[in-house]
Amino acid sequence: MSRRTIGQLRIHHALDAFVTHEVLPGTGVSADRFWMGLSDIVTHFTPKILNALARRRLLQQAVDHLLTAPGFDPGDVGAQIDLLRTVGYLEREPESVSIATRDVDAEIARIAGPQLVVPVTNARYALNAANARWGSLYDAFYGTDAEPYDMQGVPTAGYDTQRGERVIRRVRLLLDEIMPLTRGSHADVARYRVEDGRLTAALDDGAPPAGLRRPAQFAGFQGPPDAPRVVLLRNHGLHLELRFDPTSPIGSRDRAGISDVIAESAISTIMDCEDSVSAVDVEDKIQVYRNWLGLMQGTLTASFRKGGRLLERRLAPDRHYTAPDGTPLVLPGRSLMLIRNVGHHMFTDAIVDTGGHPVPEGVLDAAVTAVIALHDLRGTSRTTNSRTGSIYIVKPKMHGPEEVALSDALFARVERVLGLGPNTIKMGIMDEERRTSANLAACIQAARERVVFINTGFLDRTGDEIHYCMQAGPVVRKADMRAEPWMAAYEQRNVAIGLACGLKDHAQIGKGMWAMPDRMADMMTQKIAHPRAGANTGWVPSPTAATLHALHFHFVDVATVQARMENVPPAAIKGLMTLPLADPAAWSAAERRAELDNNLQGILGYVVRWVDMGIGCSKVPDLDDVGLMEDRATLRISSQHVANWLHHGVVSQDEVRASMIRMAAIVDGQNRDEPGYRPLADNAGGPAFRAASDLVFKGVTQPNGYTESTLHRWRRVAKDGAAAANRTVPELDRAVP
Ligand SMILES: CC(=O)SCCNC(=O)CCNC(=O)[C@H](O)C(C)(C)COP(=O)(O)OP(=O)(O)OC[C@H]1O[C@@H](n2cnc3c(N)ncnc32)[C@H](O)[C@@H]1OP(=O)(O)O
Ligand SMILES: O=CC(=O)O
Ligand SMILES: [Mg+2]
Repeated sequence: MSRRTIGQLRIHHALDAFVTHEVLPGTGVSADRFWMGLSDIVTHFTPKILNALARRRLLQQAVDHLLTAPGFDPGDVGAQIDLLRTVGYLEREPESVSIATRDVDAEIARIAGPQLVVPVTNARYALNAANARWGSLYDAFYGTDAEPYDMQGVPTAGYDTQRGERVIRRVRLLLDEIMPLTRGSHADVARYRVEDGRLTAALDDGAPPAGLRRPAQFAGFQGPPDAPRVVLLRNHGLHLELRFDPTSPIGSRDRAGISDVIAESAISTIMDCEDSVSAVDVEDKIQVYRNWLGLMQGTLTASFRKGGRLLERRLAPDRHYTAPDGTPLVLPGRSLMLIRNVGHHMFTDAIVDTGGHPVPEGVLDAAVTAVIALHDLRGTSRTTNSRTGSIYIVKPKMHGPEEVALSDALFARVERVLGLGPNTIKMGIMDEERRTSANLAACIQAARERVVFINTGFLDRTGDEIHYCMQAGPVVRKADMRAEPWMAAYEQRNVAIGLACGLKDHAQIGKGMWAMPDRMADMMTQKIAHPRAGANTGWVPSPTAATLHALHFHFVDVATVQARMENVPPAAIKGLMTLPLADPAAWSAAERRAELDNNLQGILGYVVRWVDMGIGCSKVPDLDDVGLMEDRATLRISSQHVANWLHHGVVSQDEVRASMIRMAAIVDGQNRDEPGYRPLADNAGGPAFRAASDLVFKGVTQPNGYTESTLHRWRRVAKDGAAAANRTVPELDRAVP
């Protein structure tokens, strides 16, 4: 593999060519400056990152030691807390923290609404996500179980008029709840018009037209005032469009001529380079960066066939209206984009140092994703992302304040190399490792001038919880984890600490992913808990979920909830530290088998697509045929769970093997129609099956229960052939001191 040496770096020629010829032109940063700067940064940060990883291991060793000490009582949370303070796992809480992040876009600071996440490697999905700022409420209800299906189930071909009418009525009644009229219902309006800067709604009753009960909810319109094409409404900072088209199939049947109701939906979107992608080598990394480049230059397109038609997708333009006072009004057509980099524990051989060691991948991500975002900041892009001149990087899997400080220092160095002002690069802190939630205020303090969100990534957090208490005993069943005391304390503390640190009106307090993309009715009833708990954003897996979740932010005024909660103290650390252990005698043999089957089916279903096909996020049907969003974080939970039960003899190695064989057959059946799929049952010695085996049989010794090194190793075997099996994977190449 040919490499160019620049400073202390030996850069793969493909990456060199991509950055030098595709990324840098137009940024004002020369190739020399970029690569020499990166060389300095890598040299400076590599030992620090290795030290941080070593510290993680030492702390886990201290924890393991405590949990296996004779006479250790898992219920004695006090003893645990004392030990954790002694070894520095629990740090002293700062007196008071007040964030000072500046130049934050309204989508983060002020507008409460859904946050969509998407694997950036998939251009078609990434464009869809960016454009998911606006979504059809009619489609969202019609196409999902949010509107209950009748006896026939999911509508197939053609338009089901009765279902359509139910959806239209439902949406109009929703409008009555959030944007009520002075009298009557939006379902009965015959004509909307704009008169003297006010919206009027004529009902077919001969009486003078109604208006909006809160006239300020009228935000603008398109078309002539007496026959608008679009009426724009606003509630809690979120917009809704009534679209009129009496010539369309829906509009022609509608008394008021409304053809659709469009909701402002994914206010922000995380373009993900991390847990939802499979990016194991230089080729994959370039694909990640190239799509981000296309998004930041406004040039990304994707062509694909759908419904027998060839479609081309590109970024949506901004939306233009006339405000009630007659002045022009422009609203963003796209979601505000953030980019999630990889964590500190990843290394990549896209660049090696002079000793031939892969460099920290998070350092490369920070430098490349930030320099790419310069196309947005310099105004040379066809579209605008940040209107305040900021770059938003989400940093996952940081363990405690030292690691947040490390990222803060890294971003500062990148800013200097790129000639950016201090704190141009903002930081989203994933609150998804135990040491971060236990020291959250100190973590926020460590990035107080750049933090733009704290988000409860409960999936990774659950994986870390299981790994933390691996030696203490068997953990509760996976589905019972949500009801454990640590989880309640974690969620409550995240909001309370966030508010105490001044995130209100400046940054996001976010809630985690809805991981059942097809269960929208359940999401509608459950995820409203997020804004009610004081979160101003919550993660969704798809544009449709964003459109539906947006309704929750219409129903709940998060600003009021947060104001009410501002003095609510965080739950005691004791709750957070309560281990999720169970007495295995309580489980029948059938329950143990069901738990094992469930975990292994999820693992195999996800891993086979990751390793054999390079797909980093999949909808994997569970044993009840409910499609679950699986990514590396859900894999971390399932694999750690099996490893924990194996370690404590709740299940035996033979039982695990037998379950894997049974589940492989089920997964093969589920993927029967997938082009290029290699059945696991015929290929138990193949890389996918072996990856799944390593994840569970070697899970106890995986640092923090992470799955990356196993997945990367076997994906490279699948890509490059058997020779790669004996090659160490980049991440493991580094000797941790
Ligand atoms: C713990 C964590 O870290 S969570 C964060 C990581 N997870 C994620 O990012 C989840 C993102 N979501 C996804 O990747 C997908 O929704 C999956 C894999 C769960 C399901 O994908 P599929 O099985 O293809 O979904 P499905 O067939 O129902 O829908 C596909 C359509 O929805 C769109 N879609 C689905 N998910 C997304 C998304 N996240 N963003 C944008 N569009 C999406 C696709 O573009 C496609 O529409 P199109 O045909 O017009 O292009
Ligand atoms: O990244 C999100 C999580 O839940 O983990
Ligand atoms: Mg995560």
